Amino acid sequence: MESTDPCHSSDVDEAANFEEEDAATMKTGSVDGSPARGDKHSNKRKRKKFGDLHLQFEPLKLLIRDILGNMVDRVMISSKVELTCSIRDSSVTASKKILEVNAKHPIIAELQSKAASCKTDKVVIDLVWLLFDAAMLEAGLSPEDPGFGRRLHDVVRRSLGIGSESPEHTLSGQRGQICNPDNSNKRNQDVHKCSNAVDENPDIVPMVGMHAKKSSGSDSRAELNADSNAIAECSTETIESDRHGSRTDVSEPGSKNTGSASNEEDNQRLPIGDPRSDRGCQGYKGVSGFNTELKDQDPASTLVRPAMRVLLGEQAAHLGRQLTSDDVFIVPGFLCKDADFSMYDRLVAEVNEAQADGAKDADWKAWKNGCHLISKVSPESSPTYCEILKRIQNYFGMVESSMYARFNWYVNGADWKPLHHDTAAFSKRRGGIQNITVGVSLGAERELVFRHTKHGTLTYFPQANGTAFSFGRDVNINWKHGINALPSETQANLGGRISIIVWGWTAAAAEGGEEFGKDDSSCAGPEAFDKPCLQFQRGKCNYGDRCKFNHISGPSEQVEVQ
Ligand SMILES: O=C(O)CCC(=O)C(=O)O
Ligand SMILES: [Fe+2]
Repeated sequence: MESTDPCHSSDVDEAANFEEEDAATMKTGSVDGSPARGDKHSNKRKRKKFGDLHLQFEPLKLLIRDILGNMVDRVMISSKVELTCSIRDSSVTASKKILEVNAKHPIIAELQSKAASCKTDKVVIDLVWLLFDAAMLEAGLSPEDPGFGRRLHDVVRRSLGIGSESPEHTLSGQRGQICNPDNSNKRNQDVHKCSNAVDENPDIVPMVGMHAKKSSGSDSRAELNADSNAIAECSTETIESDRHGSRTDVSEPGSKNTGSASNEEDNQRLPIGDPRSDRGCQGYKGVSGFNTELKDQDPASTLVRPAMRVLLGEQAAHLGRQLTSDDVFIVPGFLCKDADFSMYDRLVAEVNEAQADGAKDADWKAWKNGCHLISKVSPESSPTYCEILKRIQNYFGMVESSMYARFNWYVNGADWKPLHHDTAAFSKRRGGIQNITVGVSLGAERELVFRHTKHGTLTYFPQANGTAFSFGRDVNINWKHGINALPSETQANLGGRISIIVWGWTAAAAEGGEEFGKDDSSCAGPEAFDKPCLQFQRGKCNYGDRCKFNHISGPSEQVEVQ
């Protein structure tokens, strides 16, 4: 198994390390004619010396690996590091962490002697973590260990001769605690021989490599081989047997939580002493961990409003809840069942009729460069249009006088709507009177697409016949939206779609209270669109009052917005 485990390939690294060092010195040679440092004999001596060092530090290397788990990809014994240990430069950019340990440093030498005698020593575990975190800091990275502060305090307390702050069992017993009374094996004896060893508690199920696994048999090897974190609690002898033994053949058949080297997830173990496995060792029974690495442990990572929150609404007279400005709210079947196209047909017929009757502004106009058509037909010209607006007003609790509607027609699958912000995003005047965009779809199903303005994430919401959607002010500012274009083979199969879009004001989307953790710097605010109108500055803006840019004089740059 050794050859398949990337953690076990450190020998190659040390050889490579030696060779690197060697090659560099060989090239240099000596100006005074003395033999180059890289000659055959000195190479041999170096190799021998390095081999000895390697053997001597093998137990420490194994211990470090077992304590840090998958926080590091490799541990290397090195003579090149200045401090105790460091994260290899190239390994940071390659996103593989190689920890180089300075074999010549007195702290490492002391740690090495402790590693050989006892591995359950909390001091040793804390020191390994602290040295690793110090190396991370040196490399310009943040400490990975969530217990960093606590460990530092404990070390300071110890050095000042002040007792530990927290009960010993919750500090050092989180991982690999060997306390199963059924296991009257050597491991328990070893643990109790150690100073600072964890207390034995028969009620606590040992957390073995994130598995709360209670061994039923007397075969300690089976449990040992199931996870090497448990092995780190044991003698060097047992570690060796794990290193060279097969790990796959000892998992309990059918058990999800037993370790297996063939299971890739098994490598995602929590390291020894990791406070995230507290629960099992606090005495909770039946607590088992998941084989996933938790990196975002900081509550601040979710104590913010999201870029978008998605909610599903129900058919009712009113939406019956408050919405936030980052919500996209979808109501399937808002107007009709998705297989019932009678409303679509009615609407098309009524608008055609209004056009035939010469109703004002009822004719179709191309939107932008003809992506699709719009009609400025007055809702009064079409009873179905009026009915739809009334339903929207009631359901979303919109203030009637604030409502402004658009009638879009996607004649077939070739039509689409380019990504854009609705005007309220960049018009202070509109933004002040519109806090929601609502849309309803009739006809062929198309997708409402959102693309985040900063990170470009695309999110699609299929709009089946009869569906309604709404989104809040921040969604409009932080995302562009549209109806995505389709590949030609899909276009051919699609018929027409009508969407009626309404902008306006609703108390259901009124802000207040819970705007916690809003990171305004991460997204563009309305001020990002607070640009002067170049047309206005040149003397004439056809949009007049409806212009999305500011009518102020003075030269400035105008951003391209849709
Ligand atoms: O057709 C749709 O559903 C979206 C239309 C839209 O975004 C708009 O008219 O501003
Ligand atoms: Fe829009």
